[in-house]
Amino acid sequence: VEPISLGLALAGVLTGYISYPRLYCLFAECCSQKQSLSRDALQKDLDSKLFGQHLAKKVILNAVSGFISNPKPKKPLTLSLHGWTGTGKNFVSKIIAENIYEGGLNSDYVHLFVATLHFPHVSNITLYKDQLQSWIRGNVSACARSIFIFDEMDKMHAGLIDAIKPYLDYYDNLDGVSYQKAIFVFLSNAGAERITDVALDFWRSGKQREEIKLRDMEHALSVSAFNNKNRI
Ligand SMILES: Nc1ncnc2c1ncn2[C@@H]1O[C@H](COP(=O)(O)OP(=O)(O)OP(=O)(O)O)[C@@H](O)[C@H]1O
Repeated sequence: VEPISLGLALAGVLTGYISYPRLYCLFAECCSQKQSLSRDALQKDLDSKLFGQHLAKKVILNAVSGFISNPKPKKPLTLSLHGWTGTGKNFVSKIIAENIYEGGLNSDYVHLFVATLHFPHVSNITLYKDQLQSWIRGNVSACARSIFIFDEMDKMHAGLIDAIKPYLDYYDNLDGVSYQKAIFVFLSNAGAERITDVALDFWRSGKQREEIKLRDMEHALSVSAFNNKNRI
């Protein structure tokens, strides 16, 4: 084979590879890689890995699979997971991330923030606010289906929480960027005492843990989260 023909053939293949996104995405991670998440796979993962969290399982399965299958969501998906330390909040975030992006938490499209690690100094709030907003804006511009996980929300400064709020609303776009396909997951210990109290009351009255309904938790949780000094 002549070198010139071989060169042209290789260039043709490369151009096709780069310009045909589905082919490219077979070999590299893509933002659009898993636009259609498998509800069955997520359910299987939750059932086989996450224990004792029947409420979280049900809500997360419906919310995440419903959201991903909606081609035009009106607002981003916002999940707020509450509970004591070691109850599986980070664990379940990892499961969600892995079901949307193969790289899970290591994906370029998944961003994890830990309040005490990334935003430790109250005196730098203005700087953090600007940095966080431009990080969210930049990443959602590059990939609409970006996932942002905020750990230790109960320790996050109220000013920073306010900086995230605009992105969670029903805006078609904010300064030319649409956030409607993004996913925000907030993890918090706020309300943990009340969750434990409700579970303990059920146990004392001889009921099964699985009998606890979301409405049994909702009121206790909203009051307790509102009373948290950062209002989350
Ligand atoms: N409900 C659960 N089912 C199965 N494994 C669990 C569960 N909860 C916790 N684990 C295990 O414990 C580990 C620690 O839990 P995880 O980090 O998710 O807790 P957390 O709720 O995020 O705690 P923190 O509030 O301290 O951040 C997980 O990586 C997982 O292996």
